[in-house]
Amino acid sequence: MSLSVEPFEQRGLSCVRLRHPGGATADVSLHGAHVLSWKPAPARERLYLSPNASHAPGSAIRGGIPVIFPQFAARGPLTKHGFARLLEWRFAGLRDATPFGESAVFELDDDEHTRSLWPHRFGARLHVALSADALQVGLEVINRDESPFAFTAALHTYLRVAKLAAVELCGLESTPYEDSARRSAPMPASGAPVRFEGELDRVYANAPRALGLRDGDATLHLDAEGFRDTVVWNPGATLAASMGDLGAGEHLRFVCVEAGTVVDPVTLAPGERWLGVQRLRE
Ligand SMILES: O=P(O)(O)OC[C@H]1O[C@H](O)[C@H](O)[C@@H](O)[C@@H]1O
Repeated sequence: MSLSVEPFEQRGLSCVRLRHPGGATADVSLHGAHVLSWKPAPARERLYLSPNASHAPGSAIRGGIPVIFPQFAARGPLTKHGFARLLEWRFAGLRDATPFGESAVFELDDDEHTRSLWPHRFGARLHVALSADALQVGLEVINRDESPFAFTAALHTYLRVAKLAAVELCGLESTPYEDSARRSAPMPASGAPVRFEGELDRVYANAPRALGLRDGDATLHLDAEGFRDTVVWNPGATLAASMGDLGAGEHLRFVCVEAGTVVDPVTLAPGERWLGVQRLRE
């Protein structure tokens, strides 16, 4: 095993810090199995965490990598983005037998509370693997019920940017999208990298897996497996200023590039498993 794990507390949240011998770290809160920080090198934070994020029990943390399950946004009867990001997960330790090799594993199983919201028996596992220059996060869902169930899910990744006006997301040039900021209007492929010039909220169905986020001279490489869709979000100035857990000007510091299965739900038969992975690499 090359990773080490240290428990710590951050603003009342129980967290674990994964440390790679090369110096990279990733911090994960048990609240939501939420990755709060990824630093490929000690002074290089790649995720955005709002300074105004709520850390209260039962609320969602603004920033990092929220785990969205079993419902994306308002695409169903549950609370927006489902309950996984609002609940306490268990840290099951480091494991070597997962699809990634060595990773930290976090677990959420159905209980009376989840069944009162969503009447299914399930296991959800978040696998977090760290190498010298990459972070891999995998969401695994297991159907423990006697009948099939369907869900939508995403890793709602907030990527820190240095200069929003210079940011371009490459790889989605040829993919049509739904414009969620304009009542889900269907839009043709734009033919150009995505630029962030105001509120932007798009769902790219069956999107290419490999994307590049250019921020001035630096490029972050993203890719995904299992997740079919990509969601791209930035609230823009007006919406950011109106959000209590964000605030004026905070939209300039991140873009969300989310690996999701949001358009067509995944259906799992009893005993079946599904895995969706997002990889971020410098
Ligand atoms: O405010 P939240 O519930 O965390 O949602 C934040 C955002 O998530 C996704 O990116 C959706 O596409 C947006 O419509 C939503 O506003």
